[in-house]
Amino acid sequence: MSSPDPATPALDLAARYQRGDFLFTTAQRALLAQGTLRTVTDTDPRQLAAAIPGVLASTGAPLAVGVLPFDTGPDTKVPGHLVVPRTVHRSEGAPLLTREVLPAPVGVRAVPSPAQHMASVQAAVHALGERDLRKAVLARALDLEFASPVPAERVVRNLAVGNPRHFTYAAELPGGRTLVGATPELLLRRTGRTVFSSPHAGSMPRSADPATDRANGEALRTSRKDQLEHAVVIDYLVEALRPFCRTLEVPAEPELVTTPAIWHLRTPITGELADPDVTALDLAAALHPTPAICGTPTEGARELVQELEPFDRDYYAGAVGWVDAAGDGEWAVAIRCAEIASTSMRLYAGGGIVAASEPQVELDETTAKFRTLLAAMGLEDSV
Ligand SMILES: C=C(O[C@@H]1C=C(C(=O)O)C=C[C@H]1O)C(=O)O
Repeated sequence: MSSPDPATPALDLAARYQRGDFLFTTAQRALLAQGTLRTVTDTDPRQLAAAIPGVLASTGAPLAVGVLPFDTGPDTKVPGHLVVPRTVHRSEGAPLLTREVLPAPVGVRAVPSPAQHMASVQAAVHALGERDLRKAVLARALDLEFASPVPAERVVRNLAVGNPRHFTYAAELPGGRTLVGATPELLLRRTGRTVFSSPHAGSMPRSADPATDRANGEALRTSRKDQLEHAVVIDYLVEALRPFCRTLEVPAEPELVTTPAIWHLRTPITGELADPDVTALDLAAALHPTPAICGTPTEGARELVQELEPFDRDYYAGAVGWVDAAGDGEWAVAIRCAEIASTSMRLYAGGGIVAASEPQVELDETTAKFRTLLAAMGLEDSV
């Protein structure tokens, strides 16, 4: 059933990924899950988490994989979607793949238009003051249309090649769609009693020019606006983790980190679980949605996001990962991603809005965040 396969380099498992499988990989460590013994869905992530140990015990399967949607509020219609796979391959190793060429789109459409996104940022800044919110995360989408079905396998492999330090993922969604992405952000990892979270919040675009690139990083490190955007995420996570943890280690200052497309502020948080029966999925259900992808306070921010964004996020800005029979697991924040449906593909990118946010800067930040997917498509410079 489970084949621990330490000799297989992680990106070999990415090479074996076929649409319909679940993949969760960095260059060092990969999980490829194939086939379906059982599908478990629930719009309440806490109930979903509570159901999984029993399902794993009754099937004898080692783990479950899947996605939580962005909206896990009481009125949501989008379910958390977990699969107990037939076969699980895990591996450790080094990158082996090379980039592959993908077909060019026949149509590209921004939803909303860039001008409308900037107007929404302005409206969000106004609403924060009116409604006493500290932060709301606004996203926009890019719809790509192709002449033939999108080769999800090749998109995923290119994401894995281009983002070896991050989590490249692919998961089936209800309705035959596929979520693919490469995220730097780990909502949490549970290993025995140890819980680890690495929230990212505060962003600046990378630049091909080394001097501009360094200047962008320095500007991020010293930006009061980004420190605030980051602090609300850390405050939220500490408060959300504290009831579960005997100890919590939280560095006083965020660190500056990069993806190939973006500079970020990140704070690694480590805790020791008080109750070892709390699983990785229980914790994901309790922590999601953090202010990194929703805002704060959560309810008010979610309402504002739903008012201002002209689409449902579905699984964008949800969580993607796995939980095993011992309760260990990893759940990453499902950003830098796209939903593939046959010949079309919807890319998403968002950014935190606080009182000091400027529409053009926020638009540019989302443009830079699209680069993770666009680079994997070979479209970095043409869209
Ligand atoms: C919402 C996204 O990213 C999130 C928002 C960030 C920000 O506002 O600075 C940073 C990292 C992510 O938590 C996205 O990539 O779509």
